[in-house]
Amino acid sequence: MLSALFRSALPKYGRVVLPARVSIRTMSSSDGPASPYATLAVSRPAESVTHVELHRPKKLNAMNKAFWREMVECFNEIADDQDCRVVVVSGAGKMFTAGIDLMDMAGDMLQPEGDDTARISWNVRKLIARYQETFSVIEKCPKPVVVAVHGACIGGGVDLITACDIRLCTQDAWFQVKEVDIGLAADVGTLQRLPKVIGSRSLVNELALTARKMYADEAKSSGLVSRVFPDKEAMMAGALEMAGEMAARSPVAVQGTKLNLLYSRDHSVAEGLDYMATWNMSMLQTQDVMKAAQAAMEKRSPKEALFSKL
Ligand SMILES: CCC/C=C/C=C/C(=O)SCCNC(=O)CCNC(=O)[C@H](O)C(C)(C)COP(=O)(O)OP(=O)(O)OC[C@H]1O[C@@H](n2cnc3c(N)ncnc32)[C@H](O)[C@@H]1OP(=O)(O)O
Repeated sequence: MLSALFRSALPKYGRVVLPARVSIRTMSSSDGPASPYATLAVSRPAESVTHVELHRPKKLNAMNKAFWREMVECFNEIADDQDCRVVVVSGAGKMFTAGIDLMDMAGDMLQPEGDDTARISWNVRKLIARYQETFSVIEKCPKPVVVAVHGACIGGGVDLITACDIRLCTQDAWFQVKEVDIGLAADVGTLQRLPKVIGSRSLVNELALTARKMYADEAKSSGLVSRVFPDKEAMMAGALEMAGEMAARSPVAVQGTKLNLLYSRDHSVAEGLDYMATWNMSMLQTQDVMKAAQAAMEKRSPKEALFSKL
């Protein structure tokens, strides 16, 4: 399969392949405006919830050049969108994603530009940093991101999901850190984030060094996903319900929680506590605390309080 893909990719080296615009498929009828992206379908399935769907189903949502750019544009917009409090990411069609587009990306990877080794290396470094940003934007986005995986999640797909905050999958899902199979050390997040997600270093090493597939049950028992659903329909309903729970709560509290959890992941407990105190010295002054406390005193759900946009 791989060699066939590369063979068919070879004549295309150096040519920019522009993907066709896709029609938009949405989770519900409460859509926002038409998606400006060729590889992503963006919709608003519920109040304050944005759905980002990887949308190249005929190519199994393989990640072409447009995708790597559009994810950055899309998540930067979401980060600034006051009408969005939670994001759900999923894949259209047969599977979540077949990973990097081996045909569209081969030129960039195998024929880098530059007059000498230093310049070629410089350009490759810049290129890799740019591709890393495609998934780092998910982590940098202050809104929680729930990812819902069905079928295969290969290579770049694992880089993507490890940058998300909550991972769900269907019973038929499988995950593969495939990079060693195509001669690469994974370079856009898996090797950095997967060890923070899965407790067992040995398991991470095994998956990354052998490229073996991991199926849904093991993904759950290892902590890669927190819930497994019987099928995609049930998973999307579960993802939306979870998103609704977060979207109904104070965005000051929810976004502060995401950012501090991430900070603490990468720092000592003492540093995390210090950062938290500095964070909350201003955020505790929000009107949201009073509103939520009042709801609690009146034995109402925190979801019944109305919080301003952030
Ligand atoms: C600096 C950036 C760093 C990023 C690194 C990322 C690395 C990776 O992602 S490594 C992983 C790369 N992916 C693969 O190796 C998977 C390749 N695909 C497959 O093995 C099979 O397609 C798969 C098992 C996923 C599904 O097989 P199935 O028989 O169900 O479908 P196919 O007929 O093979 O595919 C349907 C059409 O999709 C095209 N396609 C599938 N995968 C890719 C891909 N990765 N890149 C480009 N195109 C892909 C396939 O060619 C078919 O297209 P068509 O012939 O036009 O119908």
